Amino acid sequence: MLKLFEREQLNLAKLPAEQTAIEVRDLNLWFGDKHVLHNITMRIPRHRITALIGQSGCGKSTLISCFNRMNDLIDNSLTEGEIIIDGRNINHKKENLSTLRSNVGMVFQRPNPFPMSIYDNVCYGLRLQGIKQRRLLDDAVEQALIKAVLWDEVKDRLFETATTLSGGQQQRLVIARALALKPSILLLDEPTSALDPLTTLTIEELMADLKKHCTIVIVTHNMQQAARVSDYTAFLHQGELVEYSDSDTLFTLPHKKQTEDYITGRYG
Ligand SMILES: Nc1ncnc2c1ncn2[C@@H]1O[C@H](COP(=O)(O)OP(=O)(O)OP(=O)(O)O)[C@@H](O)[C@H]1O
Repeated sequence: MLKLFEREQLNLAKLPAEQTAIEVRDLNLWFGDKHVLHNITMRIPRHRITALIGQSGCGKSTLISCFNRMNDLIDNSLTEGEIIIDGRNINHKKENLSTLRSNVGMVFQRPNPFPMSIYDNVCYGLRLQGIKQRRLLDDAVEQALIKAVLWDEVKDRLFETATTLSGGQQQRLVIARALALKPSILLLDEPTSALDPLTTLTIEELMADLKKHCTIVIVTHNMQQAARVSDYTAFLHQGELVEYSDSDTLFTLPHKKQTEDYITGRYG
């Protein structure tokens, strides 16, 4: 029922600025001579989950990494076009990248806790921001772990090393580490592909809950997962945005043949 309501309300092409978390305008990206993203234009709605799907190598990870300028870390990358977040073009050369990356958190395929305690992992970014008061850090750690649905499992072992946690707990810890910075956008690049099915379900339930706090963009190879968790889905093929709509439509009544071929497993 809620999805029908959303579909009626949110016209992705004409999404008003106040409902848009990320507006991508004519985005092109090259790695050396290789033109990887072609004229991507899209609006990603606020407080929703948007999935990026497509064949291996089509540019999903590259696109999601544009949203917090992670591709800047790759020597030969060149980006053209605009990405508007909070009214600013984050591709501007004067963008403050550490502020951007606090506001647009990122979680990768393999959980990557730092080799330190659970507590220190969660408040790592806050300490980098200069926050030292124990009471503030304690509160932030507790709130972030509650949001990541990990608090009950770790509240009695906050000072144990994070690497003693299970894979699913580590992934929720990494999500808590991003949440501690109160991001408005959370990027998840195949966050469950290294996890077993039950743990995957825990993370999917968590995503649905996190929409209350932030906008989520997820890259996934798993179409069942995209259909289950995402409100909107973008299908990419060879660096082009082929189709982008609410997930119910994309997975049941795709408009483009290429999309239909992909979701029915005819290629990829
Ligand atoms: N650092 C790099 N240097 C050169 N080419 C790269 C680099 N990173 C990615 N590419 C190329 O860019 C294209 C898009 O890669 P990307 O990782 O974004 O695809 P993807 O859709 O996320 O793939 P997968 O599903 O396999 O993770 C691929 O052809 C890839 O080989």
